[in-house]
Amino acid sequence: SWGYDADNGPDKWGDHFPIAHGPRQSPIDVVPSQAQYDPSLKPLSIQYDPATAKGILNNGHSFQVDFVDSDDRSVLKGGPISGTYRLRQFHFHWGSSDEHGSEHTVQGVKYPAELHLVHWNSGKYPSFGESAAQPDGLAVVGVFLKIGNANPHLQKIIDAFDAIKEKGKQTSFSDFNPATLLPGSLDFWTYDGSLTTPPLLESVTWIVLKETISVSAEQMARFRSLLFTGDGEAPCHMVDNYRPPQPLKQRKVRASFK
Ligand SMILES: O=C(Nc1cc(S(=O)(=O)[N+](=O)[O-])cc([N+](=O)[O-])c1O)Nc1c(F)c(F)c(F)c(F)c1F
Ligand SMILES: [Zn+2]
Repeated sequence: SWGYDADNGPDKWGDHFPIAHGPRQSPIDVVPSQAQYDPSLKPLSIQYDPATAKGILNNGHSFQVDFVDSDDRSVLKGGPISGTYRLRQFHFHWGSSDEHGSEHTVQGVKYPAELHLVHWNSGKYPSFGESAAQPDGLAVVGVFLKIGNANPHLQKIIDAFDAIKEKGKQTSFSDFNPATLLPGSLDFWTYDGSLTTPPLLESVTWIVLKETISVSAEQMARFRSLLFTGDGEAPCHMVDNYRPPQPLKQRKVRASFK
């Protein structure tokens, strides 16, 4: 199945998922000078309840922290979206070195990692699966990680890695507020896009934050200690699990700030 190797990676995804060549694929290279400031964009409203954190899973492509999404305790509102979107999970994409690893780039600048907080339109659709098939079904907040001081909020996640080293392993993960992973400013760029992993569904309103959060080089090394592979397989380190930027085509990127 799909992955990030030469034989099953992003250049091959179109074989099984033809939407890979579609009109609104993600990620993209954000060119700040080409982004239009839109004064009608509302401030982002992000309210997460730490009690909704459920578990952490190595899914073979990344690791994800899953949330209880059967009620509106952890929601995203405002910005470019209408109504209420519920937090489903967050995960990261990262590189084999600190020089690359993010999915979105900013005028060609690559970051060592990128956090994705995945939300679905619970105001309009009955389930995540339903939402994921709709053009306004999902909203993903992207946050760039930059090498600097160790991030104490990331450390709680990193401390769980020993329990999820191999594909398919999961463990409970509770009392965690993902808002602690957000930068001080919620200024953002936004555009209509897609999932960046198969099924590459074109159902995502992307909200990419301009400000980065810090991660230390040692913390990044811990991300790279995870494995793509499962128990009993020849171990392969989980690195370079990012899709490169895709053509912008007929899209405009809007900015929430001047
Ligand atoms: O739940 C999903 N989470 C998810 C998204 C991305 S993403 O990079 O595509 N993204 O949007 O941030 C990356 C990873 N990851 O672990 O790397 C993920 O685990 N994906 C997903 C799915 F698997 C489906 F089968 C589906 F029908 C659907 F609608 C989905 F949205
Ligand atoms: Zn992602």
